[in-house]
Amino acid sequence: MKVRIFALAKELGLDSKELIDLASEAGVVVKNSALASISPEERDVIVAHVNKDTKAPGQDTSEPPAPVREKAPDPAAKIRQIRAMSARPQLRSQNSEEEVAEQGDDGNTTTAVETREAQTTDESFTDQDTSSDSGQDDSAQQVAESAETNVAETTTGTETAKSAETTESADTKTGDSSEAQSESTDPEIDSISRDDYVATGNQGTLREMRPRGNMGGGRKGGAAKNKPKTALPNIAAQPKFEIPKKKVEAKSEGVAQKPDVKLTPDLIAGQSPLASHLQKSIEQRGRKGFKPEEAGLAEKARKSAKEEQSLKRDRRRGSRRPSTETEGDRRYRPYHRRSRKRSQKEIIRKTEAVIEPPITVRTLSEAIGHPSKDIMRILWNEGNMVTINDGLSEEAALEISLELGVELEIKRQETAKDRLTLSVESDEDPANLEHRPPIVTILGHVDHGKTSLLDKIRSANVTSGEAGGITQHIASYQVDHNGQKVTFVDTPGHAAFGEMRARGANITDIIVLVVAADDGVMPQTKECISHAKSSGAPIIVAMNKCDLPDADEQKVLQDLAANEILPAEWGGEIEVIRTSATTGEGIENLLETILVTAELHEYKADPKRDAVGVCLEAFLDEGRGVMSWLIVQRGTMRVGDVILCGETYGRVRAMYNDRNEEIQEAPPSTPIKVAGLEEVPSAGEFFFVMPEIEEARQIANDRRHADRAEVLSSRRKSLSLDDLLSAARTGSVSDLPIIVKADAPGSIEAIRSELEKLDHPEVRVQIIHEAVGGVNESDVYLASASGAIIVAFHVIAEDRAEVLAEQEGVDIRRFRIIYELTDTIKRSLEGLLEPEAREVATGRALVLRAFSFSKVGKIAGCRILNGTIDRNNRVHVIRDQTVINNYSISSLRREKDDVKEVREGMECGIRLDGFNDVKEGDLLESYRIETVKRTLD
Ligand SMILES: Nc1nc2c(ncn2[C@@H]2O[C@H](COP(=O)(O)OP(=O)(O)OP(=O)(O)O)[C@@H](O)[C@H]2O)c(=O)[nH]1
Repeated sequence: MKVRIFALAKELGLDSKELIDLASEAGVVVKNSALASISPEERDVIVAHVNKDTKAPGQDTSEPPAPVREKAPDPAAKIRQIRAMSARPQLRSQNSEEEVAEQGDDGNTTTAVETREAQTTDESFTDQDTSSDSGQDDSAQQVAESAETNVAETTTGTETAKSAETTESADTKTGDSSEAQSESTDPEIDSISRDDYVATGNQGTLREMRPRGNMGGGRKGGAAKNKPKTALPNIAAQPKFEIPKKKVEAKSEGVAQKPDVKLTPDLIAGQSPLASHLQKSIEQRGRKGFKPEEAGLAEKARKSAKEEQSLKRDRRRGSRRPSTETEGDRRYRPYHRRSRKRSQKEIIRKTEAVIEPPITVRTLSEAIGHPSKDIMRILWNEGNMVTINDGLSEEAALEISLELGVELEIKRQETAKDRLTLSVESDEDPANLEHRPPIVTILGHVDHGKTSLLDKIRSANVTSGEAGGITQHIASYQVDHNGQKVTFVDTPGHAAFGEMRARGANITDIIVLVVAADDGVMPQTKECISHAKSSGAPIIVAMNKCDLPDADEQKVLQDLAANEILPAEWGGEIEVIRTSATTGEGIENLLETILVTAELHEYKADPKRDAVGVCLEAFLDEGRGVMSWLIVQRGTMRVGDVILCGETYGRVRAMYNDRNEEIQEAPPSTPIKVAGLEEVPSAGEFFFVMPEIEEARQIANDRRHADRAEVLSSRRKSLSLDDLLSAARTGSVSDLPIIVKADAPGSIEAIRSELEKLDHPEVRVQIIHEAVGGVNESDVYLASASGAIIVAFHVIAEDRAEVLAEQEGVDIRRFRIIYELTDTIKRSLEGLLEPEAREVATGRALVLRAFSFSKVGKIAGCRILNGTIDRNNRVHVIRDQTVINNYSISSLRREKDDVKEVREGMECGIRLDGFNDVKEGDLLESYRIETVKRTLD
C-alpha cells in the first residue's frame, strides 16, 4: 500500500519538507508535497537512509536499524547536550552516578533528572552570581537552557537508559569539566569560557536549534501548534470610517455685540431662577425619604436661595456690593462683568454629541441640540428634500453635525454578529476538544460534475432528480469512508447562486474545486477560486470528466496555474486529483486526500458545549412547518434545545439527518434538518443554542426591529432635485411590479440578484413583495391592487388564491428553473419598451419638370432613379443636398391614371401634400416607417 510523505514524516519524527529532501538524497523522486505518496520499497530506502544519517560516525553500521516509530536519537547531539550540562559546578558530577542508578528500573526518571538538574542549575547560578562576572551569568543560562532541552527529550524508558549511558560517557568526557566545575568555586579560576560548552564530540560543530519532526510537546512552538483553530465565520471586516475633522478657520474676533436677551437679576447673580423651586422639591423629597447623595444638592440649593435673598436685600438697600462679598471679593473689581460672562457660558451650544442608529432628522436634532430646520436647510442646500421623520445615513449625520460644529459619535449597539462571535469564542474548553469530521465544500462551474461526484461518493443519485439538471439549492451530506466521516456541502454552479457559493466557502474546512477536464477554468471556477482563497481553507482540485475523449489535462493545469492555483505536480501545493464521476476513477484517491488533509489540520470541536452552527437553507414544509437545514459546527444539538437563528427562534421539535432519519442529537460537523423554528430563517444566518426561550424571543425581536428600522431608513431615501428634474424631462419610467414567492430564502436571493441585472433606463423590475411559501390570497390582493404579476418559484398557489387570481385577472407564473424565470421576466420587460420607429428608404425620383395647375397646385414630373415609390410612402424633398422637409404623397399618376406604385426607370407625376414649391432638379426620396421591437440587450 502506498505511503503518504506526511504519514512517514510523522512516523520518523521529521518535518515533511525535511523528509522530501532526505528522500531525494536517498535517490527517491518524490513530489514536493506532504500529500505525495511513495511505494513501500521507496519507503524502505528512505527509512534506511534516514537511519544511516542518524547513526554516529564510527558506530557499527551492521547493527540492526532502530525501530522506525522511535525517534532515532543522535548520540553526538546527546553528548553535546550532556557536555553542555556538565558545564555546571561540581554538584553535577557528584550526582551523575546516583542519577544513573535512579534511572534504572522505572524507566521514567525525567522528573528526578529535571529536578536535580534544575537544582544544579540554580546552584550554578548562585555560585556564579556570587563569584563570576555577567558573562558567566550568560553562560550559566545557556547551560540551564541546554539542560532543560536535554531533559525534555528524555521521555521514554529507552531514551532514559540511553541518556544514562550518555551521561556516563559525558561524565567521563567531562571529567575535566567536573574538575573545572569544582574549580569554579575556586577563586583562582576566573571564568568559564564559551569553549567549555561547545561539544567535543566527533562533529565538533554546534547543532542547529530548529524544530524537528513533531515538536508538539515543546514549550513555545508546541503550544502554538496545539492551539485549536477557531472556525469562526469568515466575516468581512467593517470598513474603517474616520470622523472627518472640521477645518477650523481662524476667525477674526468680531465687534462685541450687545446681547438682545434681557438678563434677569437672577442670571446676573449667576443663579438659576429655579433655585428656590429646586430647594423646595429636594426638601419635599427629603421628607419622603432622604437620600445622602442629594444632600450636597440640597445644601447647594439652600445656599443659592440664601444668596438670592441677600442679593435682593442688598439691591433694596441700594448697595452696589452684596453683603456676602468678602474682603478678597471686594478687591476683585469687575463684579458685574464676571457674572455676565458666566451666564453667557451657560447658553453655549453642544460641541460633542452621541447618537445611536437608526438616525432621523428629529433624533439628530435632539442629539446635537440644533433645531431640525437647520438640518433640513443643510440638506435642502445639497438638493435633498427631507421631512423631520426621514432617515439619515450615518455619513450624512456626521457631515451635518460637522457643519453645525458638533463632533458626533455614533454609538452602535452590539450587533448580532458581535454576540455570535462572543458566543462562538466562549465556552470552548481545550480539554474537551475532540476530533470532528471535516466539512468539505464542493465548488465549481455549472455542469462540471459537482453533484455527480458527490452522488458517486454517496452512491446516491441526486443529479437525475434536479429540475433542469442544475443544482438550485445548497445541500449537505455526510459519508463514511473507511470508518471516518466526512461532511460534504454541495453548492450550485449557476451564475445566479453566487451568494450560496460564498456561503458554502465560508463554513468549510476544505474546498474541493471541481474543474471539468474538457472545459477548463470557467467564469464561476474563477469566482470559486476567489471564495476559496478568501476563506483560507485548503483547496483540493478534482479534475473531473477525465473519461471524456476531449479531456485536456495540460490545459486545465495551465488554467489553474494562471489563476494562482499551482498544482503539486508543478511544484505548487495544491493536489490535483483526476476523477470521473461516470467511471468512478479517482474517487478513492480524492477521499483519501481529503482525509489526509483533515488529519494534517486536526479539525477539533468541543462536543460538550451548546451547539453553534449555520443555516444553509430553510423551507416551509406543508406538514412539518418551517424546516431548516443546519450544520452544527461546535457543540451538540439535541431535540428540545432552544435555538436562535437570525431573526427567528424556536425549540427543536424534531431533528433529521441527511437521509431523513429522525435523530435525537447531532454532534459537531453534522448536517441536520430541524423542525421547530417559528419563522423561516434567512440562509447563511448563524444559529446558537440559548438557555431560555424567553431570551431567544427577546433577541430575535430586537433584531427584527433593528432590521426594520434600517430598511425603513434606507427606503425613505430622500428624493433629490436631480431625480425630480430628470423624471420630469424623460417622463415616467415603466416599472414591472412583481411579487416573488419561493421555496427558500436562498432562491429569493438568487432571483433578486438575477432580476437586478435586467437593467434598462426606461423599464425596470420592481419587486413589491417577496416571501417564502406558497401564493396566498393576500398576495393576490396585493398583485391586483398594484398591477403586479406573481412569480411562484418551486411553490404553488393555494386553491382559494388561484380562484381569486382568476376573478381579479392576476397572472401567477410558476417556474422550476431560474433561467426560465429570468427569460420570462426579460421578455415582459421588453414588452414594456416602446417599439422603435425606423425609416426604410424605398426609392428615389428626380424632378424633371414642375407643372403648375391653378386648381391642384404644383405637380412634379419625375423619373424613378432607383427602387420603387409607393402611394403610401412619405417623401423627403432634397434640394442642393439638403433635406427641406418630408411630406406624404397626395397623388401618384402615370399618364392620367392614379397608380399604387411606380418602379425604377418609369416616369410619373407626384403631388405632395402641403408642399407647393417643388422645383426642377429636386430629389424626392421615398421611405416607409417600420416599427421594430426593442430588446434589453
Ligand atoms: N462523461 C462524464 N460526464 C459527467 C461527469 N461528471 C458529470 N458528468 C455529467 O455532467 C452533467 C452535469 O453534471 P452535474 O453533476 O449536474 O454538474 P454540477 O456541477 O453539479 O452542476 P450544477 O450543480 O448545476 O452546477 C451531467 O449530465 C453529468 O452526467 C464525468 O466525470 N464524466
